[in-house]
Amino acid sequence: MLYLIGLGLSYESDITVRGLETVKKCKRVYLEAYTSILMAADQASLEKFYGREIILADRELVEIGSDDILAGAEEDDIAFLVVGDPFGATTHTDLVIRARELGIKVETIHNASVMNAVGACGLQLYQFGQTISLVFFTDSWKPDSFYNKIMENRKIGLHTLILLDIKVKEQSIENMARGRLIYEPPRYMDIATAASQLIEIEDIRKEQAYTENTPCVAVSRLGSPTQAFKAATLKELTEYDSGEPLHTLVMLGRQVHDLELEYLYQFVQDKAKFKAFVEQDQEFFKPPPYVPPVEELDLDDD
Ligand SMILES: C[S@@+](CC[C@H](N)C(=O)[O-])C[C@H]1O[C@@H](n2cnc3c(N)ncnc32)[C@H](O)[C@@H]1O
Repeated sequence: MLYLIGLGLSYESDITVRGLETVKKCKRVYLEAYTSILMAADQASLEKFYGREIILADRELVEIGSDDILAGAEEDDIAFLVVGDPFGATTHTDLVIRARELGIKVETIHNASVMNAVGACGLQLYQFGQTISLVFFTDSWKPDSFYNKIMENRKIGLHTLILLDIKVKEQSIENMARGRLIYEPPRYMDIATAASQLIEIEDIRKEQAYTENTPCVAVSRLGSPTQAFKAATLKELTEYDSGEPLHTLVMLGRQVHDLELEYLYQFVQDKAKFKAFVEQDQEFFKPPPYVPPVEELDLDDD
């Protein structure tokens, strides 16, 4: 059996009781180590807590070497641990499909994900549209397909959850060209970089999917002892020091409920100024006033 086990967001003890019992009985335990990190734990503390050795699974192993992970799983129990929820954002469906092809049973043990815990910023999950991912730009590569999705969300008034790039085990172009297996230190996108990149793309596209005054909420280290929120405009966030990773950003949609706004005030510097920015932003994509259909006149005399 292959067990996909969610670890939750921060501490080694965030694993569920059923998840822990399962890890303890598995023959091999893999930890997916390239799409997220447990902020208050590391490999050594997890191994101590589980009483089991952990094999780190990088992108290469999961995407190309999945048969190694699944070896023997017809008879033995194998655990594949994922920070957050195994189906939150990164879905690992390839691994599940491959397991099914090999006749291996799969069971998932869920946990909290950034996709639901982000509700802690006060914005209602029901009011979120499509989630997007923002990757690190280079001088020659600035992918902007996220822009259309933000536009679609904002046209119908919905908030956008923006997940930020993580680069682990990346090679520099020079090392890659020379075939040297030397990896760059891990990089985690911070809030200021994300805000600057979003403004850069708006400056290029100029379709006003959002502006530099659009209100956003920066969410840092959610679920960890140093969790932090900051509500401000995109432009203000280009100057924000968000500290240690992980970070995510939420761009507000037009449909900001009074209770959502009230909740956000605890994360702003100046309530009145923030409210004014929200009201100004609500003018974008404002639907025209409703006009009821005109009743057809009955021109028949009898
Ligand atoms: C690809 S998603 C993986 C989501 C994970 N499987 C889950 O269910 O939470 C990783 C991205 O989500 C965001 N993220 C994940 N956990 C976070 C946290 N605790 N605090 C802030 N952002 C987080 C970051 O932008 C990070 O780069």
